Amino acid sequence: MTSNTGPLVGIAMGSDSDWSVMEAAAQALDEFEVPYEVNVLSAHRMPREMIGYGEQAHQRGLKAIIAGAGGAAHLPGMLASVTPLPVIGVPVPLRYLDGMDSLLSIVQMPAGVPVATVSVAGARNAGLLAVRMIAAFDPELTERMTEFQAELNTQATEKGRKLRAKVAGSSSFGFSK
Ligand SMILES: Nc1c(C(=O)O)ncn1[C@@H]1O[C@H](COP(=O)(O)O)[C@@H](O)[C@H]1O
Repeated sequence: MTSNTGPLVGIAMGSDSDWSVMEAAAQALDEFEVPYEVNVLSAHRMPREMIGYGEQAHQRGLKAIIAGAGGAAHLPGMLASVTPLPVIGVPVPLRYLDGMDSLLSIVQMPAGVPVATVSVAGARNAGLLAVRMIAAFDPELTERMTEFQAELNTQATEKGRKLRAKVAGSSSFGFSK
């Protein structure tokens, strides 16, 4: 999709225990052949390394950062504070509080330091959003995203057709039986 062979998206997470959620972001990027890198970077446990990563990310050619963390999820916001790149935050649900702690830690950023927060465990959408960000400057990738959206439409239309057939054997469109 691009002549740049280095990673365009950095996927960062507070711990390797977040990978089961975060790998959906990597899968989305794989589907669009967008090169990425994966790192464990904790604002709490390795703050100096995290700051260094954030400060240098754009100089290394990254175009966006996806950052996932659970609990007191400060990683996405702290990365956003030191990088000029767009940061997409993924609230990772832990054993307690159903991810509400992660969500609220990530989403309520002070003005001036944006983090585009996806839903709890919404790593796939984070990956797709990163693809769209890069596609904004890549017509070929834009075309692939358009095809992907058309396929979603086809799938949803087919779901409706099957449901109508199951409920009433009707082929009419809409809510009527
Ligand atoms: N929220 C953060 C940060 C941070 O925001 O800097 N660093 C680690 N963590 C989170 O701690 C949880 C438990 O981590 P462990 O499984 O390593 O104990 C993970 O969900 C991680 O994202």
